[in-house]
Amino acid sequence: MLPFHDYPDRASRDCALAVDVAARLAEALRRTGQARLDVSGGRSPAGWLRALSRQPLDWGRVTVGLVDERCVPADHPDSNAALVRRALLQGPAAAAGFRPLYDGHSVGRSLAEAGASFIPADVTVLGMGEDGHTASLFPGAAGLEAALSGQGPAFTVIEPPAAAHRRLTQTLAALRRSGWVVLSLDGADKRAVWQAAQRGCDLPVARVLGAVPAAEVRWAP
Ligand SMILES: O=C(O)[C@H](O)[C@@H](O)[C@H](O)[C@H](O)COP(=O)(O)O
Repeated sequence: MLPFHDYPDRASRDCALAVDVAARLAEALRRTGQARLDVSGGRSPAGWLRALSRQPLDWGRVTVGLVDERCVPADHPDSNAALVRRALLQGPAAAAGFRPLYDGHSVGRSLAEAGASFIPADVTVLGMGEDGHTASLFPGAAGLEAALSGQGPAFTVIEPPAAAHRRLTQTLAALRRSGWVVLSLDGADKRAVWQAAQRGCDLPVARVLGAVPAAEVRWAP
């Protein structure tokens, strides 16, 4: 069973997550002089990303990447890159390097560039949908088994069966190379999905979290 941390509310979870992510990044900076953070998108991360942007770090030596991206223009409301720019890359954190996934024009070129420039993260923060997807590894998607094999390319293209937008996403081959993976979950429904995954329900979130060397879950109501 993975470590599961309950918080009384989202604000305290977001604050604790930001402090702990910053500490891990600072340790990577001490160890190697560089630090890499890969984050997920969606509706939930804005709070912890804003809390992280306020953390004291040598942001100029931190590179922020995306776990996945919707293939939409950078100014689209569903763009994960837009979320990161709006919520994280503000104030001192604006000095961080940022590597968007989608160039806004060509999925093929974006996929090739992402794969060629992939660097394993020191810290990866994942979310989960109520269908048990994480990153953009959606149940029932074409190519999912290959993306969850743990072998092959670091990124792939996924057409979600029941969610908007074609996606570029890290595969398990990339996610399993992260130094520390945190799954951040909100609400009773997602907690129940996670518990089902822990009881053996074959969901992408279970396949991923079960294969990464160091992972934990942070939950808030
Ligand atoms: O691009 C994305 O959508 C995310 O990377 C995805 O994996 C997200 O973490 C879950 O879908 C949860 O999203 P919410 O936070 O919106 O519930």
